[in-house]
Amino acid sequence: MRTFRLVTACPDRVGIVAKVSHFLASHNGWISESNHHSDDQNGWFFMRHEIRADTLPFDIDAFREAFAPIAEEFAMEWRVTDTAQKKRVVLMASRESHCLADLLHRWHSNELDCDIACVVSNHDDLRSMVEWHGIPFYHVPVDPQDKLPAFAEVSRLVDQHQADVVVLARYMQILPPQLCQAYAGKIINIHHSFLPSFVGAKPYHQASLRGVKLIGATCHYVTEELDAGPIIEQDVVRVSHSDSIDDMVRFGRDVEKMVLARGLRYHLEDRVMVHGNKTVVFS
Ligand SMILES: Nc1nc2c(c(=O)[nH]1)N[C@@H](CN(C=O)c1ccc(C(=O)N[C@@H](CCC(=O)O)C(=O)O)cc1)CN2
Repeated sequence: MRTFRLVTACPDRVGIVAKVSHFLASHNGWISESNHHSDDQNGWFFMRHEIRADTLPFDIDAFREAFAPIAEEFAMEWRVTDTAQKKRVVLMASRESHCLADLLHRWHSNELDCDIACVVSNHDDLRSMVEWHGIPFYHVPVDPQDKLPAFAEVSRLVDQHQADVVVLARYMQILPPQLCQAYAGKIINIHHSFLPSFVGAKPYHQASLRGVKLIGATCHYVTEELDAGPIIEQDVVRVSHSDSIDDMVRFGRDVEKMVLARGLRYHLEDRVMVHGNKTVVFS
């Protein structure tokens, strides 16, 4: 069913729900899903509505024009999307294949409602798997002594393919500040630890040294500060003293795939609202 998704965030006050509901009802809008959250810590109110597009008398541009006065009245941060317009995704990977393979399979089996525009990698190892899916693969090696040319190429490819979202599927290079700023809120990463524990490289080695009884994965938006962006989704799996680092890596792969797929789905379905360095996720 084609729907418009209206996502809003604004300083909390009485009358927000009434005003938006009246706006939708006055245009015969059939609400198929509605979520609200009043955050008493920061005094903001978050809403997400899905409205059946076939019940509204206008297209998405006219919807935006009609809703704009309400958004201004309540000083809303807002967006409207149309499920008929699939989001364009650029995937990035290095040598680890499990997260990339998982996302490609979920897309191939129509579980993920998006268009995968291309895959970019700093290694050539995964080319055949990607091209088997009929998806363009770009090998963009990164020179540790001079990374900027590589990331200029990455930025060119992201723009050329008109990406709505970039997914780091175990892409093991730190993105430069320029890239993080240019695509703020549009780059998703899977970190292989239960953040904020074990930031950076080799988190399973860090976890083993610490003797943890849980390991996990975190899907988060990428910011200039490493593995510190707003968290979208997390999960954990139990480990014990008898598990080696290789065991942890094996257990971790399963939870990484699950968490990244869930996090990307939430983003694709406009279920994530970022406020400060936190998110509201209407899952
Ligand atoms: N600007 C950001 N870039 C990246 C983030 C982020 O949050 N902000 N997340 C990482 C993912 N990551 C862990 O999940 C990670 C990847 C790579 C490294 C790292 O130290 N890489 C070295 C190179 C290692 C190599 O060549 O094998 C480096 O970039 O110098 C740490 C954490 C993705 N990028």
